[in-house]
Amino acid sequence: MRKLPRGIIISCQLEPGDPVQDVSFIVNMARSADYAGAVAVRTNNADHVRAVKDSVSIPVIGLVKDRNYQAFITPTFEHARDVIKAGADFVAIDCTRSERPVQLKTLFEEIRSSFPDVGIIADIADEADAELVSALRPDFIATTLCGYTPYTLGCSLPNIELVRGLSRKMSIPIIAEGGYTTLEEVQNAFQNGAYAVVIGTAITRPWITIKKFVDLFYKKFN
Ligand SMILES: CC(=O)N[C@H](C=O)[C@@H](O)[C@H](O)[C@H](O)COP(=O)(O)O
Repeated sequence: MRKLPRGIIISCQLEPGDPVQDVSFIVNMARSADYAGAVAVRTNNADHVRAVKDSVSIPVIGLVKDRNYQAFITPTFEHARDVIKAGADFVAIDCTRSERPVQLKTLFEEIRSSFPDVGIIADIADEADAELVSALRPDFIATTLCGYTPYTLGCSLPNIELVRGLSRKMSIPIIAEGGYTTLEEVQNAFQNGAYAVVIGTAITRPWITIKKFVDLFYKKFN
């Protein structure tokens, strides 16, 4: 298995439409993750991967989101190559049953033959996705896309049942990802077999956290 210790992974990504849009935010979040003892940082686009890689000592998981495709996380070899050349130690790939431009088998083979030292994280949405991709032996399977495919839309997050089912069935380590916001949920994921847990929005999109407090005020005291 490519090196990724057990623990907490922080996803630091800028989302279109968010009030924060500068790379220094991503870098400072990644530094904070490293300082606090997180085991890896997950970030998108080559320029952010490069900036984060230059600033932290922990592994970087790179991806590219391309909404031209239904399978939108690192859908082609070119996307993967860009983040790997920028310094990604792992690349996250959309391994759902959504429509894709290149067959998964081909994509895995291309990445493995060009970059044998780079780990592959299979982002899946349900157990059927995980079973299908397990034949390609990804280094990790992450529950990232549960709730984001037509066949998992509306599924409540975090999906700890999915983590539990996968951890029992699969010999590949499972990364719990998607919708983790409380210590209790993270603890629950580890207790149910997660190898690592990714936390993004709850930490790295502060306007969403702030809005919860603001909404409470307007709802109850105004
Ligand atoms: C679905 C999708 O595009 N997920 C992305 C994957 O890289 C990120 O936007 C998420 O922030 C990440 O998965 C962590 O999840 P959460 O932000 O819920 O803690």
